[in-house]
Amino acid sequence: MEKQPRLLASQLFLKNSVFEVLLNGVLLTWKEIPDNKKVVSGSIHHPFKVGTSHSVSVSEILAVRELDVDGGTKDGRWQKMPQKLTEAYPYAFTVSYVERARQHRWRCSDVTFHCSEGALCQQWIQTIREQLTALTNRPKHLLVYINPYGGKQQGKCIYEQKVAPLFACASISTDVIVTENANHARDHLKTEAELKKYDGVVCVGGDGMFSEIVHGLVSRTQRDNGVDQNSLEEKLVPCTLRIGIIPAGSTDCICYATVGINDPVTSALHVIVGDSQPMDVCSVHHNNTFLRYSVSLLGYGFYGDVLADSERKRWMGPARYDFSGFKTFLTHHHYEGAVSFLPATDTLGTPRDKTRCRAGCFICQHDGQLYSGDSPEESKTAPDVSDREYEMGWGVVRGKFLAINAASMSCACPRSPKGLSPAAHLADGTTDLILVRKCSRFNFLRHLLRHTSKDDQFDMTFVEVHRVRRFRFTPRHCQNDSELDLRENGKQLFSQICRDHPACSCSPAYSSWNCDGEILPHAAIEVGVHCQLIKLFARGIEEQPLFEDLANPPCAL
Ligand SMILES: Nc1ncnc2c1ncn2[C@@H]1O[C@H](COP(=O)(O)OP(=O)(O)OP(=O)(O)O)[C@@H](O)[C@H]1O
Ligand SMILES: CCCCCCCCCCCCC/C=C/[C@@H](O)[C@H](CO)NC(=O)CCCCC
Ligand SMILES: [Ca+2]
Repeated sequence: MEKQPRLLASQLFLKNSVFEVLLNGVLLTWKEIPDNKKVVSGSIHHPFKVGTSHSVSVSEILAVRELDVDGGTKDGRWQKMPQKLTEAYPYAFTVSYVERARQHRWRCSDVTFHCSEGALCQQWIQTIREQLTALTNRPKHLLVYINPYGGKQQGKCIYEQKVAPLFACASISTDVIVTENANHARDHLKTEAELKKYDGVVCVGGDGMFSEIVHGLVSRTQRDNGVDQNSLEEKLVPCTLRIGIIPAGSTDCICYATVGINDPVTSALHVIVGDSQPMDVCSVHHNNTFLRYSVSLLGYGFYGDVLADSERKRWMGPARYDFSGFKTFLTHHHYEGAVSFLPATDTLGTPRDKTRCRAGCFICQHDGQLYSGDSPEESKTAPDVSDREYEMGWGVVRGKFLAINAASMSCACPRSPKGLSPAAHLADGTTDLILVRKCSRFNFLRHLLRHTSKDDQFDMTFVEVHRVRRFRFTPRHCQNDSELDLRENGKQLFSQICRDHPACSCSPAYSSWNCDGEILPHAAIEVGVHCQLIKLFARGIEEQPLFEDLANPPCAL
C-alpha cells in the first residue's frame, strides 16, 4: 500500500512573529497568525496583524538543515539570530527552496523557523527530509563535464562558485571532469564512462559542449542496443540519462529555449528538482552514412557561412558571431540546389500558428500527433504544399537560396528571443524547414531584423516554411562521392562554375552546413527527426505572470 505523506502543523517563530506552519506532502505553507490565537509560549509581543500566506511546493524544496543554537547551521553556514530569540527559541531549522525572479530566473531562498522544543524541531526536519526522499525523479549522483574554453572561458569559475555549492546543499554528489580537448567529453561518454553509476550528465559550456554530450550518449545507447546509426530507417533507442546544461557558451540556444534564460543558477536548480524535458534529435546522413546529430539549427547558406567565418575568429569570443554575421550579410551569397521534404501532415501545430512550446506543452505531450480531443481548429491544418511537385508524399523546391534552415526547436537565444522558428516544438518529432530564396540585400535585412521584433519573419514573398519529418538537400553542382574532392579544390571549381554559369553573380557553388555550431563536410545531406530521443533537466519555458509581461513589453523593431 502506498505510504501517505505525514501531515504536520505547528505554530513556529519566524522574523519576530508567530506563524502557522503546515506541511501536507504537497505544500509547505506558513501564515502569520494574530496575537489572540497564539498558543506558543514566550512569544515576543507585537501589534495585532494578519500577514500574508506563503506557500512552497515540496517538489521545489531544495534542502532542510538544522540551525545551531549559537547562530550557525549544523553544516557550518553562519546565521545571525537576535539574543532574545535564541533564548526563547533555542531550536531552529532552515528550508531552502526555489523562488521565481524576473524573466524565468530561479533563485535559492532560505526561510528559518524557530521552535521552543528540540523534539518538535527534529520532527519537522525529519518529515521534510522524508518527503524530499520520496521525490524519486531527483538526481543523487551526477557526471559533470566542464569546458574551460567555452564562451568567455568562465566555465570552471561558474561551476565552482555558482553551481557546486547548490549541488552540495541538495546532497547531490558529483564526479567532475574538466575537458582537456575538443571531443574529450563525447569520447569519454561513448566508451569509458560507467553510466550505471549516474542519474544524469551535466555539461558546463555552450551549444557545442551540449552537442558533444548528445553525441556521446546517443551513440553509446545505440551501440549498447545494437542499433545501426547509419540507416535512416532504423528507430533509434532513446537515452535514459537526462542531460543538464549549465550555460557558459556564446549562444546557449538550447538552454535558452528549454529554460527561458541562460542563467547558471536557474539551470542548476532545474537539475536539483529533477525536471524532465524530452527533446527531438535530427540525424544527418550523406550517402546512407551517418554524419552528425542536430537538436537546434541545421543551416546552409547564411548560417553556414557565418559559422565558417566565425570559426577562424574564436579568439573574439561571443562577438565573433556579430562580426561574421555582418560580413556574411554584406557578401550576400546565394546557393543553388533542390530541397525535398516529407511534410508532417498529421501533426497538431503549423510553423505559422500562434502556439508556443511552453512548459507542459499540449502538442509535445502527444508527440506532435493529431489528437481526437478538443484542440484549436487553426492548428489542425496541414502545411500548404498543395501546389508543389509531389512524389510519394514528398515536396520538392528547386532554386537559388540565401539560406536553408531546419529548426527542430525555436532556437530562441539572447540575439533573437523568439528564435528562428517561434512556433517550433521541442518534442513533437518535426523540424521547421525555412527556405529563404535569393532576394535583394534590403529584403534579406528586413527578414533578419524580424527575428528580433514581433513581426512575422515568414510573411515575405521570398520565404517559405514547412513542418517536416525528413528532408534532403542536393546542391546543383553535386557529383555525389566526388563532391568532397571538388570542395577541397574549391578555387578551381569556383572559377569553372563562373565560366559555365555566368548568371551566378560569382557566388561560390557550395556553402557549408552549420549543424548546431559545427561545420559538416558535405553539402548533400539527408535528415530525419527522431521524436523525443533525449531528455533534459528542464521543463520548457514557464508562462510569465501577466503583470511581468505588461511591465516588459517585447521590443518592436
Ligand atoms: N578542453 C577543450 N579544449 C578545446 N575545445 C574544447 C574543450 N572542451 C570542449 N571543447 C570544444 O569547444 C567547442 C565550443 O564549446 P562551447 O559550446 O562550450 O562554447 P561556445 O562555442 O563558445 O558556445 P556556443 O556553442 O554556445 O556558441 C565545442 O565544440 C567543444 O567540442
Ligand atoms: C542585422 C541584424 C540581424 C539580426 C539577426 C538575428 C538572427 C539571430 C538568429 C539566431 C539563431 C541562432 C541559432 C542557433 C544556432 C546554434 O546552434 C549555433 C551553436 O551555438 N550558433 C550559431 O551558429 C551562431 C549563429 C549566430 C548567428 C548570428
Ligand atoms: Ca521539434
